[in-house]
Amino acid sequence: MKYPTRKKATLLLQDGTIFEGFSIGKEGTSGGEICFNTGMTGYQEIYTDPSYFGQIIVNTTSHIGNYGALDTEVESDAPTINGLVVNEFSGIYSRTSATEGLQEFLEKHNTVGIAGVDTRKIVRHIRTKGAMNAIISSELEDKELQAELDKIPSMESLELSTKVTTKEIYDLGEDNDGYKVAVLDLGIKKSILKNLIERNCQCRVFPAKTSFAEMEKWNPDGYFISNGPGDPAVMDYAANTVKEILDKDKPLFGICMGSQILALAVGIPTYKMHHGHRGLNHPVKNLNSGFSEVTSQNHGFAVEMEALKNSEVAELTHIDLNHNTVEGLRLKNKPAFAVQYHPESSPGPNDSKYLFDDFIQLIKDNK
Ligand SMILES: NC(=O)CC[C@H](N)C(=O)O
Repeated sequence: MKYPTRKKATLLLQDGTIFEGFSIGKEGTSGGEICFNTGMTGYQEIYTDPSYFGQIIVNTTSHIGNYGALDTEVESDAPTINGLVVNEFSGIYSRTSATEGLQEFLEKHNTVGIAGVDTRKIVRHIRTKGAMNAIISSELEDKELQAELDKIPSMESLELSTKVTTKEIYDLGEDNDGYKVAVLDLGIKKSILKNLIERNCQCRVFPAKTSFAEMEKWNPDGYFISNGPGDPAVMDYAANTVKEILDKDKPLFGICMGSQILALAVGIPTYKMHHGHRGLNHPVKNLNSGFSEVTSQNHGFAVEMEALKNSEVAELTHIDLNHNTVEGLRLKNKPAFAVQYHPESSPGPNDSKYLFDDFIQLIKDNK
C-alpha cells in the first residue's frame, strides 16, 4: 500500500482557468474534454467505461479511492479515460476483497490525475460555461501546457469508436438453444454483454466497421448496437449498417451511442449538449408504462427532440425528467428500440434491466 505521490500538478481549462493540486496515478501530462460524473460509487467502472475515451473525468463525490480497486470491477480491460480530477484522494483503502489501491491501479494503467482541487468549483464552472477541453500535468510549465492543450481536438465531430472497438471478432456465452445476438462494438461495456449472456444469449462481438453482410453470415436472431465514445454525427459507417439491419426487419436494441446511431439511421439528427448527463441518479420517465426510473447516464450528445417528435418512422419512449431530453426511442413499424441511458447500470441502479428482457421478447416475437 502506498500513499499518492505529492508532486505538484496543474489542471488548465481551455478558457484559461487554472487549478493547482497534486499528482495522482501516473505522473505526466494528459488532456481531453473535461466532464463530471456525479455518482457516489463505482469509480472503477466509470474509469474503464470506453465511452469516456478522450475525456477527463471529474468525480463530484469528494472522497475517491477509499475502497481500492478490484480486478473484476471493470467495464473494459483497462481505464479508458484521458485523465482524472478528484478532491480528496485516498491511497489507503479498506476492503478486504480489493486487489490493490486506486493509486497502484491508475499508475499501472498509465492514467494521469490530479487531486486536492476544488471539484465543486470546477463543476460549477463547467455547468456554467459548458463542455470544454482541459489538460492535467505534473511536468509542464504553464506556457508549454497551453501549447499542448491547443493540440487537443474538440469532441464535436470526433470519431472515436474505431479507437476502442475490438480488433478481432470474439464469442461470448454458450452455443445453446438460446438467442444469437450480433453485437456491433462501438466501445462496449462488459456488463452489457453480461446482461445479454444471463438471458441465454450467445453473443458474437464485431469490430465497429463490420458490414451488415459480414454479421448476417452468422445468421443472428438479433442485433445489438453498443455504447461508445465520440460524436455519433460523424459515424456514417455505423448508421449505414443500422439502416441495412432495419431494411431486413431484424430485431435491434441499442444503448447510448446505439440509440443515437438508430436515430441517425432514420434521419433524426443528434447534437452536442451543453455539458451532458453523467451520473447514477438521473430520473427518466417511461412514456409507455408511465413509471419513472432512476437511471445511470453518460452522454454528451443527444437525439434532437423536435425531429423525433416530427418523425413519421420513430417515436419517443423515454424522457429525461431533469431536462426533457430524449432518453429512448423506438421505430413504429420495425422491431427496433434503444435507450440513451444505461440499463446495465454498473455503476448505477437496476430499475431499467427490464429493457434486456424486452429485447429478448422482441427476438422471440420475430423468430
Ligand atoms: N455512453 C455512450 O455511449 C456515449 C455516447 C456519446 N459518445 C455521447 O457522449 O453522447
